[in-house]
Amino acid sequence: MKMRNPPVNSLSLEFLTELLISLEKLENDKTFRGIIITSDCPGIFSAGLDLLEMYGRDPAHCAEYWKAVQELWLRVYLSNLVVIGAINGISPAGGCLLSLSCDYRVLANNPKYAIGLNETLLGIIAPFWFKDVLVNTIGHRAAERALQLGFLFPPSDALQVGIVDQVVPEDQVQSTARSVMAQWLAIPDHARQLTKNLVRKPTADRLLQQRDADIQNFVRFISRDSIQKSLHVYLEKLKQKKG
Ligand SMILES: CCCCCCCCCCCC/C=C/CC(=O)SCCNC(=O)CCNC(=O)[C@H](O)C(C)(C)COP(=O)(O)OP(=O)(O)OC[C@H]1O[C@@H](n2cnc3c(N)ncnc32)[C@H](O)[C@@H]1OP(=O)(O)O
Repeated sequence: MKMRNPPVNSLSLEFLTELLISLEKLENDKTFRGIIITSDCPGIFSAGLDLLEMYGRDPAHCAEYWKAVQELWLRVYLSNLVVIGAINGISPAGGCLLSLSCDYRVLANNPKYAIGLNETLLGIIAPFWFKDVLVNTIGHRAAERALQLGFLFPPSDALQVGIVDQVVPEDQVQSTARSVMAQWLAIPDHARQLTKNLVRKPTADRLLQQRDADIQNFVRFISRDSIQKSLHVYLEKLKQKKG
């Protein structure tokens, strides 16, 4: 599955909806047992959630957007398919969450391809379920530091902390992902799926038990003047970077 939402594969409402529909089709087609998620945007896996879906929008739009973000996460995280991330570019925040929700992550060895939950650098916070997935992956102490400081790990550090499973030369990302897929597909589906569910369900359940409250919290938080100002400053910085 090659994500293509130029220029930066930001997860807009429209793009999230497209991803959801594609995933649903693949899940329902019993000839598919696994997917490799990668990017068609050179150097960028995904720039994360689309800031323009959260900046200057009314509460109803923010609520609709957040529901779609939750939906995509639950679908990827709990997918019955084997999901491998072939991470061929930078993947901050929501892009990192998408990667963390795969069963296995292969990252291209390019110092520009940093990965992490950098929300605090934007003056926002990672929701509890982003945090939970990171803690599950790299452990409590490493997650505590990474989240507060908004770390974006370059490949060598990413491998060391365990936020990715493998770092390979850029031209070997896809072939490595395919080899890993073959290894995972050698396991009987029912045993692998039940085991995945056993490990992941408690984390997903924490959100499932309070989805509406999570949406309301998001809308309240993102609508604050101070948060809207932070987003404005960040978006301006992105513009200025271009010169
Ligand atoms: C007590 C209270 C409890 C409350 C609990 C509730 C908790 C809820 C909190 C809220 C949580 C919200 C979670 C958010 C997670 C996210 O994913 S936020 C997004 C984080 N993403 C980033 O920081 C990446 C930003 N982008 C970049 O760093 C760069 O663009 C890039 C490195 C990805 C690519 O660089 P380059 O190739 O040089 O392209 P650019 O010129 O920078 O960008 C091109 C174009 O795209 C626009 N853009 C980039 N990223 C985004 C984005 N994420 N969303 C929207 N748009 C984006 C950029 O502005 C450029 O636009 P223009 O061409 O200038 O119009």
